[in-house]
Parts: sequence; structure tokens; C-alpha cells
Amino acid sequence: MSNAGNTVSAKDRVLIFDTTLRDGEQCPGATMTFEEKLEVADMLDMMGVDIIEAGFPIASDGDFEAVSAIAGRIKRATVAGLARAISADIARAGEAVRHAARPRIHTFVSTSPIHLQHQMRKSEEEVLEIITRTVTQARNLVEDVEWSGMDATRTPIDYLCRAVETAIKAGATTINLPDTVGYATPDEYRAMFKAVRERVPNADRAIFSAHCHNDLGLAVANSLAAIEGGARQVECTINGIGERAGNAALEEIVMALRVRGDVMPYDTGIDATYLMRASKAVSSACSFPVQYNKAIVGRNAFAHESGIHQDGMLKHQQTYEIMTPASVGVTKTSLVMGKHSGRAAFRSKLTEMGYTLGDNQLEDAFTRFKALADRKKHVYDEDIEALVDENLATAHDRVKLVSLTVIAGTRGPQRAMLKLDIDGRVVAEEAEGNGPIDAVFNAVKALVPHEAVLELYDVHAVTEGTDAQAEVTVRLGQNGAAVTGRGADPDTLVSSCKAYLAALNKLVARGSRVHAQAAE
Ligand SMILES: CC(=O)SCCNC(=O)CCNC(=O)[C@H](O)C(C)(C)COP(=O)(O)OP(=O)(O)OC[C@H]1O[C@@H](n2cnc3c(N)ncnc32)[C@H](O)[C@@H]1OP(=O)(O)O
Ligand SMILES: CC(C)C(=O)C(=O)O
Repeated sequence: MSNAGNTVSAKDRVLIFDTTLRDGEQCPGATMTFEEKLEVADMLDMMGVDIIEAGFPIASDGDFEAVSAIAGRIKRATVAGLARAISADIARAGEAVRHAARPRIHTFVSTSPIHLQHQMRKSEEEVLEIITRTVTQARNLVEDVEWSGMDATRTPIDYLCRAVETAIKAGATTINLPDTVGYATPDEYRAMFKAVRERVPNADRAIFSAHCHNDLGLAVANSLAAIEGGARQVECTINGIGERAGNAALEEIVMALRVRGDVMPYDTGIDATYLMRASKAVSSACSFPVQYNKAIVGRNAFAHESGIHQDGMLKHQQTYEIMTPASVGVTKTSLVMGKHSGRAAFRSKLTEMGYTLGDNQLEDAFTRFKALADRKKHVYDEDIEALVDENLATAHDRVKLVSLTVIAGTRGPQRAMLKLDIDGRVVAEEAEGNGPIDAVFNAVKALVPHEAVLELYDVHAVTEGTDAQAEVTVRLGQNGAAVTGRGADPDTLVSSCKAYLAALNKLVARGSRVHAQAAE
């Protein structure tokens, strides 16, 4: 089990280049305000990101301002600004990162035939000249220059090697070979890095970097394969946000390397205990919800609903978790109560909630819990509380609900068909009423004649949603005294009936004049 703290071992160090504020922000709808960008940048710096790509300064004045401000405040990480292979872009990026403690200009140009022909409309030779000119310009502004060959994975290897060699010769210190359109497979991507590093004569003068998109869901797998192929920088984003299907997710790369250090002997400088906080910060800054089943930071990443898993987790955490929640900044594992839960988890939940039930009561409550969970999407603690409290209270009831069917709607009269168990005998009655609840109460009164008066009827939803448990309170008054009964059920009519019966049972227990018909 990983203890994913901030320790970087003797393993090979992989630099984390975070592009949440640049490529991440490029996904539709993810635009962040100036203040939000500063907040995210501070968080990235705090968690140990090596390079923060703060934006694309030529894109807008707002982007320029944000990159400049981030460059001015970040003291530890390198701050990079993106630039096309255009002189004005590079000058603007250089200006934006000028005040950074560690400034970087990241310039890129297409290398694939499809891009050269259709987007750049330039020949291979012309692009090589552009690389020399633009990387040299960037290098005259800052020491740290990254060059990217856009669409590298659809570029013939011979030309890619020539482009890389040219960029290094012009002064690039980092060479990024992006899978711009998320097309590569892990084997191909690993082999590409290996081949370029072996074939380019000056390859040892640069750090190689991977930048993967998730169009085929392979971004993280490809990033890890690139590391095996010799990349020592990976470009990624928090929550995997980014152009189209997104970029490789930072948290997944970091934790894959931590947890599987046995087969991937590499590590990063990231303090993984910040991962959840960073995920929430980015999700809220760009109003992008994190999918529930997202690895590491999804709300279900450390949640277990099925009984067998919950039983295993209660016996030993490593039965179904490969990292501790604390290692990624998640407060704790959650055992979610639902239709797949078993007795072990139910018992543990009740203990956690302060209930100690005997075996029979527990079995009874579990049966009712399963019935509720079958009808209800989310079973909250309040649901269980309502269910158990009612269960405890009704243990000695003489009058119990067996079944209830109600015909309601616009075409009255409303009619209730009720079966009760009274002292072990099942009796039935049908009654009409002025509304379905009146019909139910009339049926009860027919089976359990009494003189008590309904003093209060109150209904409220215990939990959220249209499938919420309705909790009904009924107060019955007789001879100046009153009793209150409660009932909970997703069906308001059933909870009304239960509440009425609960109140009647209290009257029976007090010896009031209530005629439990079957008992007579
Ligand atoms: C894979 C990536 O993520 S690359 C980064 C993508 N990010 C963005 O595009 C976000 C920011 N972009 C922008 O704000 C704008 O596109 C700008 C400011 C950069 C450019 O705006 P415009 O000047 O209006 O150009 P427009 O966006 O319409 O077209 C892009 C131009 O850049 C050219 N171009 C694209 N990439 C490069 C490059 N790496 N180097 C040089 N030129 C490039 C295109 O060929 C096209 O040129 P053309 O107009 O001569 O045909
Ligand atoms: C600018 C480059 C690195 C890029 O974002 C890509 O190729 O996806």
C-alpha cells in the first residue's frame, strides 16, 4: 500500500507540468476568472507541481494579465507561457513570464503532414527554418525554452527526429512530443520516445516530455508509457480537464506512479494529500463537475455499496482499496447504504449512529432496510434512523400494518383497502374518504374503533428528492390527554397510516378506550 506523502525516493524523478490553466481552460465552458486562476496557481505551487503553464499570453489581454500575475507571485514552480511559432507570440509570452522566479517560454509548431498541408500550409523545410528562428528568439529571452511538435504522434519518425534535432540545436531545453489528437496507443507512444531519443544525436541535451489527450481514453496510459520510453516530464491537468475529451489527469498519473512504484520505478514531487483539494478548487473555479466514478477524486472513488465489499472493508481496508483515502486528501472511506448492502455494513452503520440492537431487532430492521432500499435510490442516515426508531418503538405494538392499497386521483371518492394484524389476527376493511388520507384513517377507525380526535397531522420529507422518505406525525387527543405517533415511508399514505397506528398503539398501551377489533 502506498503512503502517498511528499517523499521523493531514489526513483527516477518525473517532472509534473500542469496545464490546467492553459489546455485545461481550453475546454468549452471551463473559462476561469483572473482571481480563480491565481487561486488555482497557488494550489498547484503548494502541492509541488514543477511547471505551471499559466496561459497563452497572445490569446487575450486577460490571459496576458493572468500569466504575468502568476509569474509575479509564484516563488517555487517554473511558470510557462505558451506561444505559437510566431515572433509576436514569443515576445508576448516572454513579456508575461518576465517576472517569474523561473520563467519558461513554451513554443510549438505542427510537424504532421496533415497539419503542415492544411493548417500551416508550409513545407517541411519551411517549418524547420521556423523552428530555428522561433526557438532562437525564445532562447534570447529566457534560459528555459520548451518546444513542442504539435501532432507528433501522426508525424513520420524521420521528420520528427529532424525537427527535434533542430529545436535542440536552436536552444530548446525541453522537447515535448504531444499526442495532440489522442490517437496513439501506449506501445506506439513508448516506442516513439525511445526511437527519437536513440536517433536524435543531441537528444541528451534536453528533457523529453509527454502531453496526452484523452480522445480514446488512453491519456494516462500513454503518459505512463512515455515515461517508460524515456520522458521525464508529463503534461497534465487537474481532473483531466482539457480540449475535447481532456488531457491526462494529474492525480491519476501521480497515484499510478505512487501505488505501482513496484513496476514503474519513477516518482514525482507532488504532495498527494492536496489532490482532493485541488480537484475541488478546479471543479468549482471552472464549474465543471467531477464525474462520480472518476479515479482518485471522484466521490465514489473511496465509496463502497455492495455488501461483500463492505464486509471485506470492515475486516481489512486493503481488501478493496489500493491506497488510503488520506493519502490523496479524502477524509475517509464511505460505506454507502443501499440495496446491495449486507448485514455487516448495516450493523456497523447502526453502531456508528449510536444504536445497539439485539439480533432479532437487527434482523427485523435489516429486512425493512432492504425493502426501503429496493424502493429508494439513496438511503441516507436519516432514513435509517427513521426506520430503526420506528422499529424500536413498534416492537410491542398490538396493531400492525399488513397492507394498504389506496385508489386516489381526480375521480373520487378515494378508497382505501386496509389489512391490519391485531394481536396476531389479520383483519381487513375498505373505506371511502374525502381524499386518500381521510379514506385511510376511516379504514383504520373501522378496524380499531376509538373516540380519540385527530389533533394534528403533519408531513415532511426526511431526505431529498421525489423518492424521499415522508415522515408523518399524527397527534390524537382523548379526554384531555394526547399521544403522538410517527411513521416513515417513501409512500406518504403508508407513512400516514403507520403514524396513525403508532398513536393508536400508544393509546392502547395506556389502557385508553380503544377497541382493537380482532382482540375482542
Ligand atoms: C493543440 C493546442 O492546444 S494548440 C493551442 C490552442 N489554443 C488556442 O488556440 C487558444 C488561444 N487562441 C487564440 O486566442 C487565437 O486562436 C489566437 C490569438 C492564438 C490566434 O487568433 P487569430 O489570429 O484570429 O487566428 P485563428 O485562431 O483564426 O487561426 C490560427 C492561426 O494560427 C496559425 N497557427 C496555428 N498554430 C500555429 C503555430 N504553432 N505556429 C504558427 N502559426 C500557427 C494557423 O495556421 C492560423 O493562421 P492563419 O490565420 O494564417 O491561417
Ligand atoms: C501546444 C501543444 C503542446 C498542445 O497543447 C497539444 O499538442 O495538444
